[in-house]
Amino acid sequence: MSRRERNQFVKKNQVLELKIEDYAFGGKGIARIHSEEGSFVIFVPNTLPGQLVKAQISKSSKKYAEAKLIDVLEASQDEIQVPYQDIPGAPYIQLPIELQHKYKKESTLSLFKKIGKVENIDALFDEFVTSPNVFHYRNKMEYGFSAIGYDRITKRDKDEFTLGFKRRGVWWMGDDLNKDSGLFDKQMEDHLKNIKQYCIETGLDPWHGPKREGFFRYFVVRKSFKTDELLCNLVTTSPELEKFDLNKFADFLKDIFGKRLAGLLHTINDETGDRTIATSGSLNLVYGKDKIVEQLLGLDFEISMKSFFQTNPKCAEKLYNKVVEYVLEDKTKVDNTVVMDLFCGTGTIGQIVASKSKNAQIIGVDIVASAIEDAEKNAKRNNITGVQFFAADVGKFLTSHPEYENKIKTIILDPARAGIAPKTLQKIINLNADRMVYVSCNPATQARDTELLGAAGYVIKKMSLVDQFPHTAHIETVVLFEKVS
Ligand SMILES: C[S@@+](CC[C@H](N)C(=O)[O-])C[C@H]1O[C@@H](n2cnc3c(N)ncnc32)[C@H](O)[C@@H]1O
Repeated sequence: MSRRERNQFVKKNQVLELKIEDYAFGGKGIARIHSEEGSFVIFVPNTLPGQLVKAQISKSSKKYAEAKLIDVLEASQDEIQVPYQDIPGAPYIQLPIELQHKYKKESTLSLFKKIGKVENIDALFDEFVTSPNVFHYRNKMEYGFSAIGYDRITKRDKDEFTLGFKRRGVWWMGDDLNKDSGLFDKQMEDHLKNIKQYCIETGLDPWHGPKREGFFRYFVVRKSFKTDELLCNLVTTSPELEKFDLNKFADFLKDIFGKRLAGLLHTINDETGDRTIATSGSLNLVYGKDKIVEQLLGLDFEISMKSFFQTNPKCAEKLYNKVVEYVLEDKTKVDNTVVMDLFCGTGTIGQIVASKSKNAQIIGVDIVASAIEDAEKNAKRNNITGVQFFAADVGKFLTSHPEYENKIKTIILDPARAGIAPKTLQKIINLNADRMVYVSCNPATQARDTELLGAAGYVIKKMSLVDQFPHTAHIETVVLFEKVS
């Protein structure tokens, strides 16, 4: 780093005690070092206003620094006791939900002002949609096995068979989940320690990250809120598979969960990379069925282990209601027209719009072929006509279908976290639609796109926030853009 870029306050790797004063978008606590020349900002992810923390500087520039949380030395006065095990996936579970909503709203709107250059965003704000279930809202969890655990007394790693989550920021260290985390299914999580014990007694090893070896890798569970069933997937490597009796493991799970166990799948995953996806590899059905059915807004959706599905289905209903409310606000721009549902996943939004409009033709596009197959099956299952799905990259699809330019009045967009590639966004703008309903799970990329859309004449008419993931920093936005010039 050049001298000019340095600051006089902190150095990289320095460990210091910081009082968290504020909250920035994405779950970063803000600490400040005050001096006569003003205050210097240090962002500390996963911390709360009011906490005193020990943190290590990970990045330091002239204007601000970032630090990694080492320990919380003093709790914030806002924190409350909850009967759940603390996990990295729920860093704000001790903060009352109303305060979580306040921080999420303020930090997201400020992002639209700073990055999206929308000064009057407060006036355009429509609704903060809350999750119907504040706890136990998730329908999927991926638990990892690890041969390295964490000793809470010495605060160091130790050789140990663990089943739970990775420790925050340490890819090779596991931490047991010994009871309900408050996010997923209580019965499953209260029994995870028994599932771990069963696996220990087989004498087979859990995955050792640094050595890249071991038998047990992941235990993935999907839940249906409609049927209350659980679909499990045990992921292992192959070399010692003959020593593990999969049917006996299925019997063990049946004894615990009874009729709730819809099925057990087994995945062989011999990839040795650090970042393997829990469900990659070859999948076989051991017991029961390989799919569960979930219901959203009265429509049934069949979900397999690998397909994308909204993680908080009860809240997804409220999200979809908001999207459909914005789409149908002006029915003249939907009925008897072609509506595009870009980045459509399993086609849920398009199907709901089709079922609530007159003679609208819905075109859904998603890059994942299996999601499109599910979309087609689900449309059939729900007797929905007027929908057409394409497995393609949105940018390529629009290049090969110029006939839609100037023919579309409403576009629905729901891209993945990375947002929309600028070239693809330009092709979407070229369609020259009257309006776009843009759903985003990453308002930072959406705020960036807002500036580009603004340059093309699209202004925000209204925006809502949906708290799909309580106790995390995530927030979903639904924004209605209209073309003014
Ligand atoms: C947030 S999900 C959409 C969810 C969907 N609207 C639903 O409610 O089920 C984002 C989707 O974008 C898709 N995707 C990512 N990049 C893409 C691309 N370049 N072209 C088309 N689809 C893409 C992903 O496969 C994923 O299904």
